[in-house]
Amino acid sequence: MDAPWRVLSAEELEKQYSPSEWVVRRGAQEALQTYLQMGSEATSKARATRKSQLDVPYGDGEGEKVDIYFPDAASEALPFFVFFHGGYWQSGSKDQSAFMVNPLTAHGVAVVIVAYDIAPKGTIDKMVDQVARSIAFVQKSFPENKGLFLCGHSAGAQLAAMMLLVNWSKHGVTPSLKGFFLMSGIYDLEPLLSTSQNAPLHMTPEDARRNSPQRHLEAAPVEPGNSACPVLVIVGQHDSPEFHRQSWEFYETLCQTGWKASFEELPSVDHFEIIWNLTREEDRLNQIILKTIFSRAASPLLPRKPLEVKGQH
Ligand SMILES: Nc1ccccc1C(=O)C[C@H](N)C(=O)O
Repeated sequence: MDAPWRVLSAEELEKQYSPSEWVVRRGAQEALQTYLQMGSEATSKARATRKSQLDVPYGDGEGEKVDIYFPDAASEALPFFVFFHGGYWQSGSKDQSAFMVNPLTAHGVAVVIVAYDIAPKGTIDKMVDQVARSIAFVQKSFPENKGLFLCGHSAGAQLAAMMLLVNWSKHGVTPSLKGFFLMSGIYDLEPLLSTSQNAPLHMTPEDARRNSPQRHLEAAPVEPGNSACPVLVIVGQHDSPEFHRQSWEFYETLCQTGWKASFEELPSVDHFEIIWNLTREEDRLNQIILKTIFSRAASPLLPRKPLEVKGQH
């Protein structure tokens, strides 16, 4: 079946992939502005009130840094929530993205906010590699952890989802991945190729395909031991129809390929409210995250075996 987005006009496609055009409680510019302000305020608060290690390098690159925030009780045997910010791989930073730090650290979860080289400095391939290295770094730095839970918003959800496909052997460590929270993400990048979002990214069709987790899950079905690792695909009620379609199709493919996936449409929220609501402890998504992290059912993601190539000449 031909992908439904192919019948959309260029103008409609541009709109479908402009999240700020779909907000309902404020104007587009005001939504983007509020997003930055809420993120900056949450980060200032986290840095002022939580134990932290800031700008810790996970690689040699200038932009390869994480901020790590800890709960009050000193321990390394903590669950780690590792967050990748959104901004269409061309905006945003870790310094404006500590939305969930105070609520999660209050409940005994360490939170890592990851910086990666956004475009035009970085390509999507580079960002995917940086994200994988940041996760390997967290695992090596905190080998006693009680599981790494990856979360990404918008473009960050694509980066997190790509981690379902990583062969960790080249990173010298197998991270104890125990859950994925994919918020308002994009899992097939092809529709973006002809939109203005691609201007700083310079993605070719091959780049888009290589970095579309939706295109690769079927060829890399879940390892039997990983079928208990929860993958939550979350979308806001007021995300655009294309964002809903992307989330739903990714969820369906996860189910078909053996992942323990669930799908959650958060009522009443748009693409930006979904993430800034995480600053509130009583937020529904925070409750879902905490329940998943502390559920005894959460089991570790086991190493992916290299694909066996049999009978090929
Ligand atoms: N700043 C963001 C942060 C998170 C997610 C998206 C954005 C965007 O800017 C999207 C796009 N430029 C829009 O105007 O909707």
